[in-house]
Amino acid sequence: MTTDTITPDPGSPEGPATPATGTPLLEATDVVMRFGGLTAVGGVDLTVNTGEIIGLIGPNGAGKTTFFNCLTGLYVPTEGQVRYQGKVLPPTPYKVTQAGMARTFQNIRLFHNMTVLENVLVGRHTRTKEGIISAVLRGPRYRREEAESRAKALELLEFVGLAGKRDHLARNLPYGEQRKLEIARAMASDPGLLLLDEPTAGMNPQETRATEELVFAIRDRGIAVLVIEHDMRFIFNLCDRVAVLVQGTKLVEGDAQTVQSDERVIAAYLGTPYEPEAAEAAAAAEAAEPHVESTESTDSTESSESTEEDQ
Ligand SMILES: Nc1ncnc2c1ncn2[C@@H]1O[C@H](COP(=O)(O)OP(=O)(O)OP(=O)(O)O)[C@@H](O)[C@H]1O
Repeated sequence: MTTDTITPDPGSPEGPATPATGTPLLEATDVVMRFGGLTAVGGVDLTVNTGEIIGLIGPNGAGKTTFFNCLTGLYVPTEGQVRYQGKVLPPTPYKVTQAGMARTFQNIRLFHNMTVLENVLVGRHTRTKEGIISAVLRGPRYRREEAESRAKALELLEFVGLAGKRDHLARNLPYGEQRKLEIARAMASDPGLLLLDEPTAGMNPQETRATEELVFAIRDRGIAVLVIEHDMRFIFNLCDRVAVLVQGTKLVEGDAQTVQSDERVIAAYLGTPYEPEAAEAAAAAEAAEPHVESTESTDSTESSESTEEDQ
């Protein structure tokens, strides 16, 4: 996988056109989200430019997922505005995905009784144009579109390393592969910006390293990435900029060096200064331990099947 060059993808003919590298893609302005008397997000600004990988970190309950939900139409912000490629986003997950932003969830949401390939095909539905009548009649245009979607889905499974498991039921995949499948499904909508909510949660060190490489490879395909993570090594290795949320407000935003050494970030979140050498040594020691494939399954109390609204 190439990790040092940014090569904007020419884009799918059906997908939204991605502008030149370095231009604003997502612009969130003064986003506020209140739940009754609780202000979960208290006026957050964030810009993601094309070609960037941006990290969003902060303590538990800081408002990171709530902010993601405001960006992706799951919540209608109490105040503020979210623009994508200069246009105000409609507060509907389906329309946000159609506009070019796709996401994964902290608690994996797959169609567990569908195959791996079928899960990715579901992710194509914002890009298919054929209506219900055409689908019932299975006319030539429908069949052409279906073949294109299948080719795209297979290419994405190859990209995330799941091509060999395309006919497996999603529920039978180990946990780390379910996370990869969620990423492939999100990418099936041809996004210009991918939002990842804790993509390495529950992964072992080898899976985490592989996910790091995968995120670089996604960026190299011309897709910008906004990622929430608690694994600081992952964040500081990957991100061009990192924003730190604490109690619903943005404490600091900057490059890895700036954020790591900020006294306020150390006090409110990191606890001790982040030391790359120590993190590398700890990761190397962990990696040297026998590899145990994570098979943790999805929390059964969570809705295990996504709905169209969630896409
Ligand atoms: N639907 C909701 N109704 C009421 N309160 C909510 C709702 N969603 C989130 N909250 C509250 O908003 C605050 C921010 O939660 P959020 O899940 O966004 O934090 P987070 O930074 O993503 O945390 P974590 O790192 O643990 O995932 C918390 O106090 C949470 O209890």
